[in-house]
Order: sequence, then C-alpha cells, then structure tokens
Amino acid sequence: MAVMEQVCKAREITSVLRVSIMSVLPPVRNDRIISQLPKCFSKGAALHTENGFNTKVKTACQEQRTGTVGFKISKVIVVGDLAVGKTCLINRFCKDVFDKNYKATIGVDFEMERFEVLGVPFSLQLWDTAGQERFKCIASTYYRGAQAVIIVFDLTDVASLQHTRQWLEDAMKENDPTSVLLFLVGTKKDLSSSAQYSLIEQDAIKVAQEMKAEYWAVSALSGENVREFFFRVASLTFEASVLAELEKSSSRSIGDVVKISNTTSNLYATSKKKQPSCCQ
Ligand SMILES: Nc1nc2c(ncn2[C@@H]2O[C@H](COP(=O)(O)OP(=O)(O)OP(=O)(O)O)[C@@H](O)[C@H]2O)c(=O)[nH]1
Ligand SMILES: [Mg+2]
Repeated sequence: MAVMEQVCKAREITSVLRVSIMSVLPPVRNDRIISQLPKCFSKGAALHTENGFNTKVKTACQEQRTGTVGFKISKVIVVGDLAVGKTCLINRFCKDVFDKNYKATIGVDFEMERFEVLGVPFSLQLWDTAGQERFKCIASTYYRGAQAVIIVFDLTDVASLQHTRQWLEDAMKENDPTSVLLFLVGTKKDLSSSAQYSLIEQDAIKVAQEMKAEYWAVSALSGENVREFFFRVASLTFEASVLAELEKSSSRSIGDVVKISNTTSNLYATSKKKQPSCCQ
C-alpha cells in the first residue's frame, strides 16, 4: 500500500514537472507533427528500412508509457568541413531562409525544434558547430552527450567527403558509439549535374555504410529533402529514446523482482550469477 502511495506521488510530481517544463517551451507547430515514420533516402545506406515505427514504440505511445521522453531535449550535433553548408541546412529547416553569403560560424550556435511524434512532444536541440580549424577546439567541447550526429559534406567537393571520417572520429571521442545515431549528409545538391551527382553518391553511400550512418542528399538553396531529412532525424531519435526508456523500465522491474527474491531462502539455488564468491 505504502509503495503504491509512493508510486502515485512520484507520478504526480512527474506530471507537475512535465507541465512546468512544457509551459516554458514554445508550442509544437502544426507542421512539426509526425504520425508516420518518414522514408529513408537510400535503402543502401539507411539506419533501418522498416515501413513504420517499431511496434513496441507505437504501443508505448498509445498507452502513454513513454516515461521521460516527452519532456527530454535530445541533443543533435552537426559537424563537417568549413563552408559545406551546415548553418544553411539548419536555417532552411528552422527558419525557412537561405543566405548566399558565407558567414563562418564562430564556435557553436544552436536552434531548438519541437516536434510531436505519435502524439508525444519531442524536442531536438540542433548544435551548429564551426568547421574552421581555428574554432574547432571551442566547438568540440560541445560534442558530448549527443543522441545523433549529423556529418555534413559538400556534394561538389570530394575532399569534404573524405574528411567526414575524421569528423566522425572527433565526435565519437566524446560520445558512446553504441547509442549515437549517425547521419551523413551531402549538401548543395542544386549545384551538381545528375552525372556528377551519381558519381559522388556511389562514394558517399560506401562511406555511410562503413560508418553505419544513414545517407541523405539535400539542398538548402532549393529546400530539396531538407524537411524530409530532419523529420527522419527526429523520428529515429524519438524511436531510439522510447526504446531506451522501455529498456530502462523493464530492467527496473527485473531489479525489483531480484530484490523481492532476496528475502527468500533458496536465492542461490535459482541464480548462478548471484552466488557469492565463496561458493564458486
Ligand atoms: N548553392 C548552394 N549553396 C549553398 C548551399 N548550402 C550552403 N551554401 C553556400 O555555402 C556557403 C557556406 O555555407 P554555410 O552554411 O555558412 O557553411 P558552414 O558549413 O556553416 O560553414 P562554417 O560555419 O564555417 O563551418 C554559403 O555561401 C552558402 O550560401 C546549398 O544547398 N546550395
Ligand atoms: Mg556555419
């Protein structure tokens, strides 16, 4: 009974917290509502090619069992060579603008984007980092704690594609490679002819496969694939967050079972793992 009361109290506190956090964030725009998993860009280099969201995730959302996901802010970092178009890509999506004049990012900058995925509010913090060598050391201090890393290259500049491996290595020094989602994005699609594009796409898909990244080609100037790309980032990051939350809550309940059985006398008879070292 006392445990139940505590659970109810914790739920109450959680919902109060949720309401107060939500009230300081801007409301979700009508054009940021995701009810279906957006398609990948290329089946040859996708994080997964399923048609819809993971069934466990869909059920958890329907039953409102998404834990803290609804009021967490997921960090996404955007890295890549100078002038490949990182800032323009973010600005096209977040502000629907395009600036043809190059203004180098000094250190870092960030934008917040709020989505609603399968009825659950979900926020992304997009960190736009500097590609210029002299600002790299400031920028890299912001790499830590990313849920997704977007590595950007210029589709008209093969060297910028080659440098993506180094950008990945630097970003991964600060993050857990087993839990970070990777995206490899070629920008300035409007500048390459279809023959040029096909050539670089082959190499880019190879690099993406090696990195286990999802490949996209976009244009911030025309807006081609920009919205589709960020919707895919939001959806896959959301899906991974809900799955992690479900895993956490299932390991919590397994922990509870172990605790209860701790009081029983035949504890070591059922679990070898739990045997004290003197019995091994
Ligand atoms: N044609 C075309 N030009 C682009 C596109 N995206 C960016 N540019 C141009 O490329 C230049 C560099 O763009 P930025 O977005 O500032 O590059 P960045 O990667 O943020 O550069 P740093 O901040 O120095 O790392 C600018 O002159 C942009 O106008 C695109 O999709 N098409
Ligand atoms: Mg920039």
